[in-house]
Amino acid sequence: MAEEKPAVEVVKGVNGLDKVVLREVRGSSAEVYLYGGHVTSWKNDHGEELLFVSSKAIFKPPKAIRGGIPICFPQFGSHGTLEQHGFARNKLWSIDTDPPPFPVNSSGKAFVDLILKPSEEDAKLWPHSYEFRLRVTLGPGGDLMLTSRIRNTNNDGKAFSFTFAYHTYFSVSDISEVRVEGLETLDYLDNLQEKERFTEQGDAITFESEVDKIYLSTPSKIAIIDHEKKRTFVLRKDGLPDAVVWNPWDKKAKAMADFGDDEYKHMLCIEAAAVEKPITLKPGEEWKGRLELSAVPSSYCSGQLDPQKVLQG
Ligand SMILES: O=P(O)(O)OC[C@H]1O[C@H](O)[C@H](O)[C@@H](O)[C@@H]1O
Repeated sequence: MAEEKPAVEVVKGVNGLDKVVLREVRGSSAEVYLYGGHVTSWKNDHGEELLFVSSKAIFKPPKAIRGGIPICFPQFGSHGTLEQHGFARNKLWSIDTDPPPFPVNSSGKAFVDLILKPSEEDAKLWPHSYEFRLRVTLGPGGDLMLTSRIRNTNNDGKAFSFTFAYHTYFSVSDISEVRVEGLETLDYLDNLQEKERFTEQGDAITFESEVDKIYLSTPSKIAIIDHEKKRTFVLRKDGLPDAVVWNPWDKKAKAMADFGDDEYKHMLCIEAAAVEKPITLKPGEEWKGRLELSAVPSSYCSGQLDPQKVLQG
């Protein structure tokens, strides 16, 4: 029998949109829609879905898919003059068949390279020439890695600036049973209080109402501990100093057409981001932003786990 290898396949997804399916030999998988360069599924080797996608998500341009990992570029949120979260999440990306070499060797792993370049229409809104390359890789142990490389290809000598986020929606058993470690004592901007700056207290973060905060200059490692599922997500990031934490809670959930009324209980967005200090690139310069996600079983009972072990281990 032929040796089993990681597989990469392009198939039709919801509404006939193209999606790339990555499969690893031990059974983990991931799916990436070309629409938005958007990861919509990440499953462990037991076939359990680790990302949240709304049952009401609209897989139809120009609406971004509600859930998974939308890419916010060249603007995060309303921090600028462009549409909310920029335009990358509602553009059709292409498969990049000949990407420039990566310093990291992806051989033996399932991965796909996507590329986004501006259309004439985009250039009217954001008058810059760029190449945005996204590599999505599934590691043999089921880890999911996203690497973005954004290059300024302006030939008018102009620099450009942007803000960015991997707007990751994690699937959780029950939001009130979840805690986030790694953001204690940090400064944050509160989107619910006109982006005013506050300092977080010393305890791990738990959830009992709407939250929409941008934690500034965070450590590169953040853990989401799902008490009920006995699962810990570990998020590692590079080139992305900030981390956005969002849960719409009941009222905002009801106000969103593409989100179920009770779905806020089963999701949490922790978004590796560069928001406070925009990235500036001169012509010919390239920026890189990396996100690595892993999901590990945790036999966590309140007070048993040393948070430092999760964050440093
Ligand atoms: O509804 P969307 O445009 O996808 O945005 C969803 C959310 O994204 C981020 O987390 C922002 O901080 C929130 O303010 C926003 O509500």
